[in-house]
Amino acid sequence: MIAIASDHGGFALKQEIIAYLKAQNLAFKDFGCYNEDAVDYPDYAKAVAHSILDGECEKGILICGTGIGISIAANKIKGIRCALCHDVFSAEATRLHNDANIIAMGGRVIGPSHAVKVVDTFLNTAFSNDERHKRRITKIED
Ligand SMILES: O=C(CO)[C@H](O)[C@H](O)COP(=O)(O)O
Repeated sequence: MIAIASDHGGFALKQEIIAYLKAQNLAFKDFGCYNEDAVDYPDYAKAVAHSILDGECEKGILICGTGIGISIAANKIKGIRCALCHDVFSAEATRLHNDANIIAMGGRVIGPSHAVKVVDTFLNTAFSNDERHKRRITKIED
């Protein structure tokens, strides 16, 4: 199960990503928001982070206007490695190197067709399981 959420600044892009998830027959849970009324992005970061920590979802997608605030908020929660990515290289690298469990993007930064490619790469790249990367992730956790 993939967790997805946005604030109002990311709502339109979230709808595009949801259309991609449906087209791929990927199971997802939308934690809101559900329209473009102004909301506070930390609330959505928290909901998606806890769905992962609780085991309900395996990976998450968070979208605000820039992707910055919502990634900062998610990374405050122990066990979350949220990567702000607006390019395919970073999305692949953060899975291989950081085992990121959430990707963040900015709906005011990236267009939908490119965003879908970034998300697709994030979802379809496995962690390398390399010892050097595991050692560094352990240091993050510590
Ligand atoms: O990008 C964001 C956080 O990093 C938010 O989406 C942005 O700050 C919302 O701004 P506003 O309330 O002016 O629409």
